[in-house]
Amino acid sequence: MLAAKHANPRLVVVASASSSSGRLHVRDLATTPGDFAPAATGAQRHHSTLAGPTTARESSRRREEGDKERKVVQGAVGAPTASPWLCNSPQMTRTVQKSLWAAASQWDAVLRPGKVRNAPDDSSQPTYGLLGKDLAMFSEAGFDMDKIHLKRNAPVAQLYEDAIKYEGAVIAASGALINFSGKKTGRSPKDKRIVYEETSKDDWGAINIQMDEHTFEINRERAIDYLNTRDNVYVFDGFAGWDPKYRIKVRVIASRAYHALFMHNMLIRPTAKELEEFGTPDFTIYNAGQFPANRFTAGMTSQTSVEVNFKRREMVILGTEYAGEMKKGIFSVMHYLQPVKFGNLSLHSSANQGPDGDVSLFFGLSGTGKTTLSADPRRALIGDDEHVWSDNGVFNIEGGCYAKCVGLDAEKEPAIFNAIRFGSILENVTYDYATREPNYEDTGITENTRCAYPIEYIDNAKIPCMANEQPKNVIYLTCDAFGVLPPVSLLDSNQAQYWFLSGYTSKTPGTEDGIAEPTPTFSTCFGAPFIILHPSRYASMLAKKMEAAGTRCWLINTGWVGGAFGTGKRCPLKYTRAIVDAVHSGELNNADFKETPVFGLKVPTKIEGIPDDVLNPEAAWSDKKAYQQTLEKLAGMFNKAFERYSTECSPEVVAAGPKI
Ligand SMILES: Nc1ncnc2c1ncn2[C@@H]1O[C@H](COP(=O)(O)OP(=O)(O)O)[C@@H](O)[C@H]1O
Ligand SMILES: C=C(OP(=O)(O)O)C(=O)O
Ligand SMILES: [Ca+2]
Ligand SMILES: [Mn+2]
Repeated sequence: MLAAKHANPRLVVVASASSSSGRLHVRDLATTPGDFAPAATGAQRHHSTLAGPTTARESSRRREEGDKERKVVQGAVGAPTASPWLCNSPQMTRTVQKSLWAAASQWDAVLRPGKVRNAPDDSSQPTYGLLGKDLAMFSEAGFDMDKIHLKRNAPVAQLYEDAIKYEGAVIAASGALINFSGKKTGRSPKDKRIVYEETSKDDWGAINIQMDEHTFEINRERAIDYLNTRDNVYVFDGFAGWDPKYRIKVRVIASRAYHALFMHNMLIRPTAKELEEFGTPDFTIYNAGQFPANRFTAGMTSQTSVEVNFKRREMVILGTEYAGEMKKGIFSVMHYLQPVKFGNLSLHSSANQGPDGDVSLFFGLSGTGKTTLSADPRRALIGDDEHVWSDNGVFNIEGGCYAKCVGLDAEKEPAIFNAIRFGSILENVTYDYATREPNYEDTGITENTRCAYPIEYIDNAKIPCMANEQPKNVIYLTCDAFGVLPPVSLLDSNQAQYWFLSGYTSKTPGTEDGIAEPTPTFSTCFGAPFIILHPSRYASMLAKKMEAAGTRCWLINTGWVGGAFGTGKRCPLKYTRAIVDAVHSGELNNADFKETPVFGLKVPTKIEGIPDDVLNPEAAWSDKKAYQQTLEKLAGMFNKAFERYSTECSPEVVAAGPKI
C-alpha cells in the first residue's frame, strides 16, 4: 500500500496493508518466549531482521539464569495491604516494609555481574534490585514470577537496546529512538471505557462509556496472561503531578520496551531515593496492547479495549500499541481524582509563564496547537498538555511532552525540533535508510506522527513544572476547518463558559481512529474523551477560578482562513504566534474591538504584523455569500450541540451562543 508513496528506493517502507491483520497477534502468542519476534507490524519484523534476531538458545539460557536468581527471593516478601488512593506517604505497615527491605537486600546480594542479565550499568540507579520488595505485589497480581523477567525503571540506553533487539526500533541521526505502534496509530475513543462501580458512580458524568466490573476482570486477566507469555516485562514507576501535595504514584507494566521508555519520558521521573521509597503505587497500567481483546467478551466491540477502573485503581490496555493511550489514561484518572478528592480543576491545556510571572493556559483538543504554541522562546514552558489549577496555582501532570511531528520544521519550531535527540521517542515516523534522518513530511503511516521527550529537553522549561500564580490569560484554541471564526477574539465570562462547554474544534486527521480529514466536533471541556465527571462541574469550577483571579479569556482560531478546508488555508503559524505575543505583551489590552455578527465575538481591529483581512474572516473570503452560509451553518451546529447543556446553565450563558 505504501510502497507506491516511497519512490525513493532508499526509504524504508515501514508499513504495509498486510501489517494490519490481526494474524500477527496470534503469531505473537503462539511463539515461545524464547524465539519470539514481538514485532507487531511488518515494519517491525523487517527491522528485527536487520538488527539480528535473538536465538532461541540464547533466550532460554538467559531465562533459566533469571529463574534461578528470582527463586532466591521468592516467598521472602510479605504481601502489602492494598492502599487507598494516595499513599504518597507510604501506608504500608512497618512490618511489611521491613520484610520488603529484607527481601530487597537479598535481591541485591544476587546482583552480581554476569549473573543477572542486563544488570543496569549505572550502579547508583536502584533498578531491578528494588523489585525484591515488590515481588509479592506482582505475584499477587497474577504475574508468573518464575517465568517472566521484570525490568523496572531500566536505564534509557537499555530500553533502547531492547527496543532495537526485540521490537525492530532504529536510532535516528539525532539519537532519538524511532519506533512503530503497529495497526493503531492514534487513540481509540470508542474503545475507551470506564468501569461503573460503587466507589465512583456518584460522580459519573454520563459522558463515559461504561464497562462492568466482571468484564474488566476478564480483560485484566487476559492482559496479565499475555504478559506472562513474554520473556521481558517492563515496569516503570513514576509520578503524575508536579505538586507533591497532589501527585500520585503510577506504575506502568508493559510488554514493550518502547512503552516503558515512553512513560519514562511522559511521567515525572523519580529520583533514586523516591524510587527506593516508592512502595505501593496509587495507580497501575497493564499495557498488553500487542494482544487483542476477545471480541466475544461481553461489551467488546472490537479487538481494542482501553479501560479504567477507579475502584481497583488500574487501567488495562488490549489491542492498541499507540503509546498516547497510556498518558491520556492517566489524564482521565486525574480528571476524576483532582476535582473529587482535592477540589482542584484538571485542564486539557498547555501552560507557560512569562518573564514577569504571568501564567497562560492554552486549552484545545488534539491538533489545535497546545504543544506548538506553548513552546515559546519568550516564556518558560510549564507543560504541553495536561495541567491542574489548584488554589496554589498551576502544575503540570506530566514529566514530558508529546509533540506532533507532521511537517516539523527546524526553523518554525526549533524548540521541538531540538528536543528530538537521545532519549526521545519518535513514533511512526519514517526515515531515510542510509542517513537515519526522520522524514517529517511523510504521512505514509499516519498524519499523527509523534515525538515524546522529557520536558527538560525544552531549553526554557520551568522545573519543577509548576507556578504559584493564578493564570492571567486563558486561551481557547480551536481549529475551525470552516474558516469562519476570527483568528482571535476576546470572550466575556458568559462566552467563556459557553465556548468551554461547547468545545468546538475540528478533529485533525490521524489522532483518533477513523478520522481522515478535518472533522467538526464539539468536544466538551476541550477534551470529551478524557473527562469523567459531568462537564458542567468542570465548567463552573473554571468560571469561578477565572472570576476570582480576574483571568482574561481569548478564543484563537488556529484553523482555516480565507475559506473552508479545501479552499482556504491553515492560518500561518507566524500569525498565530504574533497574536499570542500580542496577548502577552498587553498590546490587546488597549486595542479597539469590533463585534462580529452571529457569534457576537469581540475582534481587535488591528494587531501589529497581522494583515487586516486575516483578522476579519469575512474580508478573507472572496465568496461573501458562501461565507455567510458557512457561518450560519456553523451557528446551527453550535445551537444543536448546546441543547444538552441549556437546562444546566444560566440563561446568560445560553444567550452567549450564536444568534441565527
Ligand atoms: N496556526 C497554527 N497554530 C498552531 N499550530 C499550527 C498552526 N498551523 C499549523 N499548525 C500545526 O498544527 C499542529 C498543532 O499540533 P499540536 O501543537 O501538537 O496540538 P495539540 O498539542 O493541541 O495536540 C502542529 O503540527 C503545528 O505545526
Ligand atoms: C496525545 C494526544 O494529545 P494531543 O494531541 O492533545 O497532544 C492525543 O490526543 O492522542
Ligand atoms: Ca491533548
Ligand atoms: Mn499536544
